Amino acid sequence: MRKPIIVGNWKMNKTIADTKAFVAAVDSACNDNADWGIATPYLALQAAKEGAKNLIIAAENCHFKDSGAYTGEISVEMLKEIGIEWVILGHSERRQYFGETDETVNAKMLQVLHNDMTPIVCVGETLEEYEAGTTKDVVKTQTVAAFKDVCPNCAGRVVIAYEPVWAIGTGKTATNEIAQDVCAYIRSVVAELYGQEVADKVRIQYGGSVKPEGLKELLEQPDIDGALVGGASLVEDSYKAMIAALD
Ligand SMILES: O=C[C@H](O)COP(=O)(O)O
Repeated sequence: MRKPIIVGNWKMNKTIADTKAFVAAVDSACNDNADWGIATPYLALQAAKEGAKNLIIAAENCHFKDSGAYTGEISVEMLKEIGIEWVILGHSERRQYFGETDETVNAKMLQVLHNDMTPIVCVGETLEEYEAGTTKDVVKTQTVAAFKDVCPNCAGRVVIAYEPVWAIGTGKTATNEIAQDVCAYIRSVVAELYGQEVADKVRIQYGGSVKPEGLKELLEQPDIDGALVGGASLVEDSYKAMIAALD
């Protein structure tokens, strides 16, 4: 039985002060029916971590090298120093705007896993790819590339987020049937790589315009184990409504 995992991805939103206020308001409302988390900009991570007893606090990215001449980057050692153990990798916005590739996502996966941290690795097709009917080819390519050289022991603790790019921040959600179909397919790809036992351990989230009112039904889909939530995770009441939806 996989425990649901709901993570808010704040993207480039909220100051340190906003973060402290949000964590103070939301952390104690978390229940045991899911793992609840937020991914914040780097600057707010320490404040979030200090205020959180229940919320998982995740970074939105990291670098794949230990240290060195990489201006503007953050290493996993820096994240671990402030107690951060979760990192989102390969979000479509990083792929689209910052040159993230399947190869860099894989390098980051290996770096995060080798440092005993947990990656939430994002895969998903663009609108063009969706309309061309190539969704499954795209998510397979991205998933296989992300897991290259990942050992079976590590693979089981990876969280995968399926986020169709056309559903991110657009108000368009994939239907639960489409999301389930693609998430089941992603699990079958993991099973091809590592066997069914590992595939059954991997938690797969859906992301793309998730709202509190649709969350319960989304999680009733057999291969959807959580959600990566953008806009609806930014507002305290909306985040609490997601928690209440799983009460
Ligand atoms: O990482 C989260 C996703 O990009 C979804 O964002 P959204 O819920 O605002 O569509």
